[in-house]
Amino acid sequence: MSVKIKICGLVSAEDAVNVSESGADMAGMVLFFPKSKRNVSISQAKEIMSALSDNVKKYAVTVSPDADQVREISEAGFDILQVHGKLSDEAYEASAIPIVKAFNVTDIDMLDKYSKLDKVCGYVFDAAEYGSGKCFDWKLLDDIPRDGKMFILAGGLDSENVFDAIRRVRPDCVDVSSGVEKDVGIGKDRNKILAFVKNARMA
Ligand SMILES: O=C(O)c1ccccc1NCC(=O)[C@H](O)[C@H](O)COP(=O)(O)O
Repeated sequence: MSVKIKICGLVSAEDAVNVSESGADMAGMVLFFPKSKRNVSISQAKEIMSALSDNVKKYAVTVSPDADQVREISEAGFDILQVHGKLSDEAYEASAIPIVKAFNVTDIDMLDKYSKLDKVCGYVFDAAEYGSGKCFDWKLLDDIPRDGKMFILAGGLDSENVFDAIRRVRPDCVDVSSGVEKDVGIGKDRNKILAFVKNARMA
């Protein structure tokens, strides 16, 4: 089966149209994390989602969300909750949608804990700093068991390295933000998205 493609950090309806037209499979929006230049409000996220094709899965990207935030996300029309940092028991219980747990290098050894949770449908393996555009050592993923949950590779991917990344790591999905951006937080570049999707599909 061909690798899925996720474009993360959308900030506008224009980004959504470019992602939909590229044939990418998933799109992510950063929520409840004002430190990020890509952070959007729930109402902005709803506008962005309404400009996405129905067949693009919509991810709410969060850092240690609380239960109220998770409820708001579940009710806003997202398909998947992506959690970096801590996933509290309350947040887990509050989620009405499947969860993808993100790991930022130093916490990869916690994977075992999440593999047992029914609502956790996959993992994102990302660099140490959220959305930094930096790669990490893919050797760290060599011993991660494939347990049937979605295995998503992120962190510093772009059109130049995505082909090698897929051949080397064999993920179910590749995830990119900085590598297809005009500049941090100001939106995605249509041509960079198209080049990324083309090179990922060739792998
Ligand atoms: O992008 C952010 O600012 C961000 C903020 C809070 C949590 C996660 C965030 N980004 C995660 C991602 O967008 C992805 O995992 C991503 O595709 C990897 O980012 P990049 O290295 O920039 O491609």
